[in-house]
Amino acid sequence: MAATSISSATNKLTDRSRPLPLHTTAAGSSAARLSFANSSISIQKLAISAASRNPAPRGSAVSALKTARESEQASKPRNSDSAEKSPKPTVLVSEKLGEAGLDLLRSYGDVECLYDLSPEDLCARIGEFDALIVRSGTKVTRQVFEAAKGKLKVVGRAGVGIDNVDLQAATEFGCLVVNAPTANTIAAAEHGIALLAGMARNVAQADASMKAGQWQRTKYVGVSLVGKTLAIMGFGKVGSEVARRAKGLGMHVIAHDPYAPADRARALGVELVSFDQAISTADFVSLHMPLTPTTNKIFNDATFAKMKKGVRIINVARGGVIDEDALVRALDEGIVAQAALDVFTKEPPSKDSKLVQHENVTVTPHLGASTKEAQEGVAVEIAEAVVGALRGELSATAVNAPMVPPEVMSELAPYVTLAEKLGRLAVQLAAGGSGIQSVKVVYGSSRDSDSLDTRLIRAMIVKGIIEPISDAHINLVNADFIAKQKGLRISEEKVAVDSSPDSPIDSIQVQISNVGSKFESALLENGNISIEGRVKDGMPHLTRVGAFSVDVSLEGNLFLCCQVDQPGMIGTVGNILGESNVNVSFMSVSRTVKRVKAIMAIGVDEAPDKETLKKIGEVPAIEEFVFLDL
Ligand SMILES: NC(=O)C1=CN([C@@H]2O[C@H](COP(=O)(O)OP(=O)(O)OC[C@H]3O[C@@H](n4cnc5c(N)ncnc54)[C@H](O)[C@@H]3O)[C@@H](O)[C@H]2O)C=CC1
Ligand SMILES: O=C(O)C(=O)COP(=O)(O)O
Repeated sequence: MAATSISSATNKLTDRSRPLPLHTTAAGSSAARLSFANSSISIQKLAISAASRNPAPRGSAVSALKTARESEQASKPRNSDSAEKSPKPTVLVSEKLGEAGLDLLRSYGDVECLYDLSPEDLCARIGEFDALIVRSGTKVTRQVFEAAKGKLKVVGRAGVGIDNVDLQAATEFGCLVVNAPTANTIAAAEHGIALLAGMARNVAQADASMKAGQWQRTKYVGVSLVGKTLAIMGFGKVGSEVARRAKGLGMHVIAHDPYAPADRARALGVELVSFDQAISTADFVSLHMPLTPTTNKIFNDATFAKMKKGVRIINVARGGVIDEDALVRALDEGIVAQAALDVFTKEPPSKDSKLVQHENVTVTPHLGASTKEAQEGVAVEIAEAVVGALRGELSATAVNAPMVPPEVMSELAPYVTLAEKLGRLAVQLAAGGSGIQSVKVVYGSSRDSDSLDTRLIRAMIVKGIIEPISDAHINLVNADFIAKQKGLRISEEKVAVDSSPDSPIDSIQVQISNVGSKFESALLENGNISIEGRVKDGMPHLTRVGAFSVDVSLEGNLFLCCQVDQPGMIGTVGNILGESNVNVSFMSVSRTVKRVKAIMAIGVDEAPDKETLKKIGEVPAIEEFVFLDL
């Protein structure tokens, strides 16, 4: 199987479409790393919660992978001793959110609702909060993430569109972004239908005219919907619901969506067509695609020119998908007979906006999601997602992290620990740690590549390699980004082995190329540092160093010694450690040729002092040794 690289856009082994919020902060000092290494990791709680309960600035000693004990404590009532000691997570809600959602948030953290913050005020306050909840009115820019100084762990978008959140910046800062993608679908679809029908029958204009004392029955003759062709642009959740309702109104519905499955469209009696076919045959065009760099101003002079003269346009998606000046021109020229708009490039639009003031345009102030039902639903949906993320649970709605389904997650749990420890060991074996550019990970597995999801494992190897040599904070959100930023190329390879299909992975081998090693016995013939590990009885074990088989549980710290293979070596080293009160937890000896050279891997509970290390180094038969901090 070909090696794949995280520097490239796709990864054969690990390309999955949904996100998971493994969210951790880093240990910035060796002391912290030590305690981090000693903690046992609860996979269900791979988490931002430890960090959010004990917030600390970047570079400080915080391990955010929750221990099983911390997880237990988190679920205890708030008046328990442990909970009293930990500050509650802080949540800033910057736009109106339904009460049920606020209640849920308050049951978990300290919630502050500040609805009218200017961008400057948001930046000034954001450093106080672990989570930020927004709707479409708050721009969560790079400046916001910078101002948060690493404190902000999660941004919750109480709705669907995340075009107001700088996802790239969020990812770079290791901040998880979650949204509430389902609770306002029907509200948005109903608003689309309301605009469609209202526009066709001039409801808003006629209403305004009557209120101005007029009775203009001839002026407001409308057009019928039945039998007309409606083009749905973006056949996702809202688009499909609009289609379903429009079919009920007797319309002929077509749709354009490059990513929508044809069978979903067929099931609704909707034909999927090309962009040009959709816009050139439709009497009504309803927009339901997200605002992205691709869809930005996708409706412009050129596209309006291709439309049927007298077309009517509905937009409950995002204002930015339309070039608004071009729409005004198309309206003036009669290409577009009418438009009904809920969303605008700039919200609110300027009071003298030609588009808003146009007599053939009906407008609403971004009300698509604004029903009581949808707002309560969205509030609960986002509150659950944010609380879950702060607790370190899986989030099905993470937008900037790969989603690993819970069953995969629990299966990979022991390998997560192993992967990080292998990364930490490998980097400590490198002669020049910061010069590492190329890492190869070889997974021994009986599974085929498609059923082996390695993103989590890869992220942990990156964490293990990078954190000991930098002040970066690695989590699943930013692992690939930071690796790329640091010029670290990770290639992955799967080797088929004949092991139990019940275990996703038999072994993980981490190889580092072209750096030389502090412990030459860890080098393979090709000059790569190589270590391999396996999970045994749920515990991570180091099973190979270079060409030598070893078997040592990866707990505490580790000595690797290379010595002449002769009697008495175990006793000699064991005695030196014993004299210094260093407890040996594990020992394994391996050799390639009898009486020539052997490798001793010794697990120790305590870190030996310099004097002890010196004594070991002075044993004549010891050719080289290295002490590794797990
Ligand atoms: N006015 C309002 O209050 C509301 C507005 N919205 C907007 O509606 C949009 C759609 O919402 P959902 O249906 O829930 O999202 P969704 O993700 O279920 O659907 C979006 C669809 O657009 C498609 N798409 C992406 N690029 C496209 C392109 N270039 N051409 C055609 N289709 C493309 C996607 O494949 C997807 O099927 C959101 O992104 C949001 O901006 C959503 C809810 C309320
Ligand atoms: O969910 C969406 O994408 C919306 O546009 C709804 O926006 P809002 O939360 O009402 O500001």
